[in-house]
Order: sequence, then C-alpha cells, then structure tokens
Amino acid sequence: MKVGIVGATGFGGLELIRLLKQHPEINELILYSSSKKDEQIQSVYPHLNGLAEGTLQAIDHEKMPEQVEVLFSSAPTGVSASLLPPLLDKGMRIIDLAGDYRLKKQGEYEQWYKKEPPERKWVEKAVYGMPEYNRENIKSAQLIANPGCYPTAALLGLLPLVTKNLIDTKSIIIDAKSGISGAGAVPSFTAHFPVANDNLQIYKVNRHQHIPEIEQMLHHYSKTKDPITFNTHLVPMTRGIMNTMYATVNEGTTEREIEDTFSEYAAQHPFIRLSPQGTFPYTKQVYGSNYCDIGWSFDTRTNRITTVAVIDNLMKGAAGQAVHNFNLMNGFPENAGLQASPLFP
Ligand SMILES: NC(=O)C1=CN([C@@H]2O[C@H](COP(=O)(O)OP(=O)(O)OC[C@H]3O[C@@H](n4cnc5c(N)ncnc54)[C@H](OP(=O)(O)O)[C@@H]3O)[C@@H](O)[C@H]2O)C=CC1
Ligand SMILES: CC(=O)N[C@@H](CCC(=O)OP(=O)(O)O)C(=O)O
Repeated sequence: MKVGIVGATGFGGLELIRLLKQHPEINELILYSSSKKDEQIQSVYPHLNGLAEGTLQAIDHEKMPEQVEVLFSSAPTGVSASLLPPLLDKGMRIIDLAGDYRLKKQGEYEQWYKKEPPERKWVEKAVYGMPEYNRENIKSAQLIANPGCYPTAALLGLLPLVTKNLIDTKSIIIDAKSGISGAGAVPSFTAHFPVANDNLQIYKVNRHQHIPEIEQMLHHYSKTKDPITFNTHLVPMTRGIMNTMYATVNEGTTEREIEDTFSEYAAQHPFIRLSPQGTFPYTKQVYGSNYCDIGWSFDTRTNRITTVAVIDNLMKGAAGQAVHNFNLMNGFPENAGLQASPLFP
C-alpha cells in the first residue's frame, strides 16, 4: 500500500515514519513537508540514515490523491481545516492527528481552540479514532480524527468505569502530566530546556483545549452532561503522559466489580494492560510502545477511586493510535507495525 505523511518533520510525523517504515503492508511511503521541500529526510534527521531515506515533497493537492492511498496528517491543529477538505473531496482516506475534527458540537472548537472551525460536513463525517470504543465505525471511515494525547489516557482509564455506571461523573478530577515532546518540535518559552529542566509547571489551568474532547466521550457513554476538572503539568522528561484520576464511586459498587471490569477490559483490547492489583504503572514501562497501562485503588475511607493511566504521548497518544486506526480501516491485523516492546530503561 502507498501511504503519505504530512508534517513529516515534526515529532508526530517522525514517529509515524518509524512505525510505517517497518509496517508489513506498506511498500511506499511518501513524506510531505511544507517547509523543507526537496531536502532529504535523513539530512534533516540523521537518526534516519540508512532507514528512511527520501526526498521531502511539497504538499500538492493535485498530485497527492494519485500518489497515496491513505494520508496521515500530522500538521499543527488549525492547519487541517483548510489542508484536508480538497483531498477529502477527491475521496482520499485521511487519518488526522490534529484537533480540528474531534469536537462535534457546533461552537466548541472556536471556543476552546480560538481558531476558525473546519467545514461542518467533514466534522460530521469524521470518526473519533479511539479503537477501544469506536472499532466498527473506524473500519469504514474516510476521515479519522485521531484523539488527543491527554484524552487518550484519560478516557482509557475512565470509560470502563463510566460505561458500567460505577462512578459519579460529577466527581471526576483528572490530574495530567506530560513530557515535553507533547508540545511539538518547536520549543516555546515554557518548553525551552533552561525553563523546563529541573522544573514542574502547571499550565492552561481549567482552560485546556482537551477538556471538551474528554467530556464529549464521557457524556456520550454516561448520558450525563457533567463537567470535569482537568489540569495539565509539564514534566521535564522527553516522552510520556501520566493521568491520575479521582472519582467518587457510586453507591453499591464493590471492589470486586471494579476489578472484574478492568480485567475484562484489558483482556478484550490488545493495547490495554492492567497493573497487578495494588501496583501502579510508571511512564517508562510504555516508552516507545502503543500500550496504555492502568492501575487503580478504591479507597473505602473516602469512597473514591484513584485510577492511573500511562501512555507514550507520541505513540498511543498520537502515531501509534493512528497506525492502529489505519490497520482497522484496511482490515490489517490490529497490531501490524505496533509490536515493538517498550524501550527500557
Ligand atoms: N506531540 C504530541 O505528543 C501530540 C501531537 N498531536 C497533534 O499532532 C500534530 C503534530 O504534532 P507534533 O508533531 O507534536 O507537532 P510539530 O510541531 O512537531 O510538527 C508539526 C509539523 O507540521 C508541519 N507544518 C507546520 N505548519 C504547517 C502548515 N501550515 N501546513 C502543513 N504542514 C505544516 C511541520 O512540518 P513541515 O515543516 O515538514 O511541513 C511541522 O514540523 C498536532 O496537530 C498535534 O496537536 C496529537 C497528540 C500528541
Ligand atoms: C505538553 C504539551 O504542551 N502538550 C500539548 C498537547 C497539544 C496537542 O496535542 O494538541 P491538540 O491535540 O489539541 O492538537 C498541550 O497541552 O497543549
């Protein structure tokens, strides 16, 4: 299969190159760049020497539908709204890693992202690409809105409890922490080494753009409209997200029910792993892999559950989940190209 990547020189794009170069069903990978046309990818990134050599091509709406069958778009949020519709109108199948097509409710994208919204037609057609919760719709999708990194860890840790009505959605608090690669390849002041190193920073307090994305899925499965508290911290590490999540357990819910719920969930999904009871995952145990590892504890003293979910933001939080979606869209084995073990230590 012939596949292309837009935003190939960004962090998400590089992770896609790493995965797609060793994907058994891909025989041609075309890399598009808005800023480095005609440069060699291995000259820009020497770690790709001998592994993924090739000339970066200009984004060309006429040529692309002829060159590739499926396109991964890993451009910054706000770009896809204008970049993708001409390609979609020509029938291209696209997996978009950005936030443009994730929010369904009219007005929400403008409110949280402060950007011009994408064309309504494609927002409605876009399928939220979270395989654990949307497998069947993903299989027939033309446009995948790949989930955000924080929402991935939050939803994978909370939805098993929410779908079984084991927790009170009004009580949910998500304390999220991310490594700096989550901020992309171009450092801002806060993500710049002298500021980020040896430091712990909370940011976008109560106004993070992933709040409506998390609520959209929680509301869909809980049939409630409760808002959540969600806050994010920048941690001086390269990769990884840890979401520590708190919620009040509904009356009558037993520890045994919670345990069975998580065990069944992990058994059903190839990239969900449950930590042995009483133990909690750390980010390094999923480093470079597509796993989401989950641990939990029910505090009978406060009647609250603490759930911890860890992912690699560039893998399960971005490129890995995108490749999982690609596999589902094409009828390939779900784990094709995603079998590498986490890198440890
Ligand atoms: N980093 C992460 O952990 C996650 C990122 N995401 C999302 O994935 C997308 C990519 O993120 P990330 O790789 O971190 O970001 P980067 O900033 O590292 O990379 C984005 C790339 O997009 C390309 N680009 C920039 N402007 C334009 C434009 N106007 N038109 C076309 N391409 C453009 C650039 O590559 P070039 O100059 O070669 O075109 C750039 O390197 C974003 O939408 C982000 O929100 C989602 C989940 C997690
Ligand atoms: C560490 C860090 O800065 N992370 C970014 C993740 C952004 C992202 O992936 O943005 P969209 O999914 O909204 O496109 C942030 O918190 O904004």
